[in-house]
Amino acid sequence: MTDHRDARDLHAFIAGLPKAELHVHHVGSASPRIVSALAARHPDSRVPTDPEALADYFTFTDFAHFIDVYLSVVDLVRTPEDVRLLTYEVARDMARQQVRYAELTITPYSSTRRGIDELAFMEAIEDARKAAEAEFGVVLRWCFDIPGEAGLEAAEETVRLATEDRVRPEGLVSFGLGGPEIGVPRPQFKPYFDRAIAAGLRSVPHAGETTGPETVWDALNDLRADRIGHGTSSARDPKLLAHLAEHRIALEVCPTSNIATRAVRTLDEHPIKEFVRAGVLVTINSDDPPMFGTDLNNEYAVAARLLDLDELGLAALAKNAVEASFLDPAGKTRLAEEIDTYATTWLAP
Ligand SMILES: O=C(O)c1cccc(C(=O)CC[C@H]2O[C@@H](n3cnc4c(=O)[nH]cnc43)[C@H](O)[C@@H]2O)c1
Ligand SMILES: [Zn+2]
Repeated sequence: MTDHRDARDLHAFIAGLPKAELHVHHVGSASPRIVSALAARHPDSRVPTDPEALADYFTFTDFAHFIDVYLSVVDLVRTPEDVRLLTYEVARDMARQQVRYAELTITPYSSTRRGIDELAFMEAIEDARKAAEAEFGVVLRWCFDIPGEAGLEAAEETVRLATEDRVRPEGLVSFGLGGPEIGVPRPQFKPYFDRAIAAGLRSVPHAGETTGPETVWDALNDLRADRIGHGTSSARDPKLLAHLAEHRIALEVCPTSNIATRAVRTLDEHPIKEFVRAGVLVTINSDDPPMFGTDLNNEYAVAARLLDLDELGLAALAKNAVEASFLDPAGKTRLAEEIDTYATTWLAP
């Protein structure tokens, strides 16, 4: 990229680029508009609604502080109607960014433990999923994640909700593990991932976000990860990078998130370049966009700068997400073709 005009063109290209997102959290996607709507329903909440105060509230000192704030937003989602509103409005925000397909990470344990009926919860997300596809053209799929710090009781509840025929929602495709990593060893969750995988779900734990490459190895060996959430510290282990590249195990990279939670000091120190150099399948994601003052389009712009990408490079990055997604083969072909057609048309003289 050589001058400001090029940068502007690239932003416009990104804005219209059809995209898939693989690492984005349900509650973490609540925009100030959604937070205000929820807070109006529950005025006793400690979450501010004024956008300026909210931006301050969403400034984190470290990962633990981020989780504390995250859980205060979880507390705003108290009824099945709140769940439906959140899910439907998140899809609307995705559609505005030309997101065609998203695997949304949901933590059902946090909602059922706070008293939302499990069947009503599933009905709310499914109802929103169908409406989002029909009205916004966004295909949503679910990843249910264990909040690791909440322990094995949370793991048991999450795997039950993900595998019991009576409860399991139609849009569920994968099983994850989130929350803090420090003091929460991955191997203890092996039996729960084994059950989820046996029920046909794919494995997508967070690993190597705030701990070292050994956590990523644990996620691969014990949790049989199909993709890795973040995987940032993989850059410190060349053998691990080679393994990820050889087995086409994608990293769900979320650059701005890593800065906001202070997992990485600055964007220029982000290891995304090392991942690409090692041949790892890199996907670009927004994680908890409003909380980190970002959105998926901005993450693509960040990636373009860090990787020095032009339009074709950005289209290739968007296609990485399609390849690493859990879409069916026909859906993957369709979306990859849509990306190619968009790029070709944009670049035509
Ligand atoms: O809900 C509870 O009762 C509860 C009790 C103890 C601990 C927890 C959690 O740790 C919830 C964590 C929550 O954070 C989500 N999340 C969002 N972004 C990220 C991320 O970048 N890295 C890890 N976790 C993240 C995660 O999905 C959990 O829902 C909850
Ligand atoms: Zn995450």
